Amino acid sequence: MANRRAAILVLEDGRTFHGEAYGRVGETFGEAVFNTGMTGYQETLTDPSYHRQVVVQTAPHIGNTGVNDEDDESSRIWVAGYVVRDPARTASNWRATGGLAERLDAEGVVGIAGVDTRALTRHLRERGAMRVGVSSVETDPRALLARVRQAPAMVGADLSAEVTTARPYVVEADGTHRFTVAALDLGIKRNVPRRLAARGVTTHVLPATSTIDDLLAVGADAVFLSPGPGDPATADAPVALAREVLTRRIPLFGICFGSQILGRALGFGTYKLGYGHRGINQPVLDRATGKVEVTSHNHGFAVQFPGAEPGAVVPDRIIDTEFGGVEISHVCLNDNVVEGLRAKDVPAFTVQYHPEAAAGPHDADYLFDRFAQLIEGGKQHA
Ligand SMILES: NC(=O)CC[C@H](N)C(=O)O
Repeated sequence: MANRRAAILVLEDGRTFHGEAYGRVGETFGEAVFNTGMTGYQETLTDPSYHRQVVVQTAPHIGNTGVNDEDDESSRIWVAGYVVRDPARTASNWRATGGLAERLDAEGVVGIAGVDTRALTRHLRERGAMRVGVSSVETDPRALLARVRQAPAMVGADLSAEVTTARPYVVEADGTHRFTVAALDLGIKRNVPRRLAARGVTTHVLPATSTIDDLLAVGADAVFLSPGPGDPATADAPVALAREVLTRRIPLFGICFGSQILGRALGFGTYKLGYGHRGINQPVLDRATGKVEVTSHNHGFAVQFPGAEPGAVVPDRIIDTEFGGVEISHVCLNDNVVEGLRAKDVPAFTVQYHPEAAAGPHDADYLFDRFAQLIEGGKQHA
């Protein structure tokens, strides 16, 4: 629950909100982004892709189910700051092991409560994601604004080294082992190896600086490119690695940051969306089946397809690349953003959204089956 100490939130354009300190008392900076999920705040907070972002929750009640020992997507909270409207006064859930405010405080996360987060969201939607400062130690918004304007921007941010695992580790397959996957950890979420394990995949999670030889040394049947924070335009080493994987025709699957990396490896560009997609009810069309999936998203950048402006109608045709034909397999029905890529001539596909989604929805879980089928096919041809 919020404590009674005053706090302020100041956006880069000077818009100011007043509230109360929530979590740790202090001051923090980052990129202000909003998440529209009504559930899943623990997964959001512990998702490494939110590193350096101050997350605004549009849902007014946050913290109702407290925190538990099962839902973390990584070993810590990553958000740079947290903005809520009306935090729960007591946590109530059979799995809860503590309260959210206490956990935020324990992990040093500065937050603010009592903010009209829907008004703030509408502002960000009109003006775009921007830098923000939250402080419960500064009372002068102009002084805080000056510091906001000195904080680093998300464009150009290379953050993989800050979130990747220091050492390789293995997540064993459930039951019978079928395949081995080398996962490049650029900010992986725990639920990815878990979804793979359910398909008989043993995942070797490897540091972001791994080389093609490191991937091959674990006996990888396939490669996974993980989600992660930062600007994909900076991810030159993972892009070069993905190109090696494509050249060797090793089956490849990637999610979110991983999709942007495959896009760049194929010769496409990436660009920053106005305010991004963050929530758990985004409609995505799978063009192969014509089905619409309700999906979980967390991305501020997207792949730019050749010859079209961001937001323009996505081409149906197969696009020629250095690695053969590529189709845009998935599109977001809200704004036509590219949500998936599939190579026709090399065994590679990716999605920009999150099929591993915990707290759901699980419509896109089939993509892990597609990956298993792709690996199976690769083994038959080998
Ligand atoms: N979840 C992710 O992988 C995010 C990818 C990238 N940092 C973006 O914001 O678009």
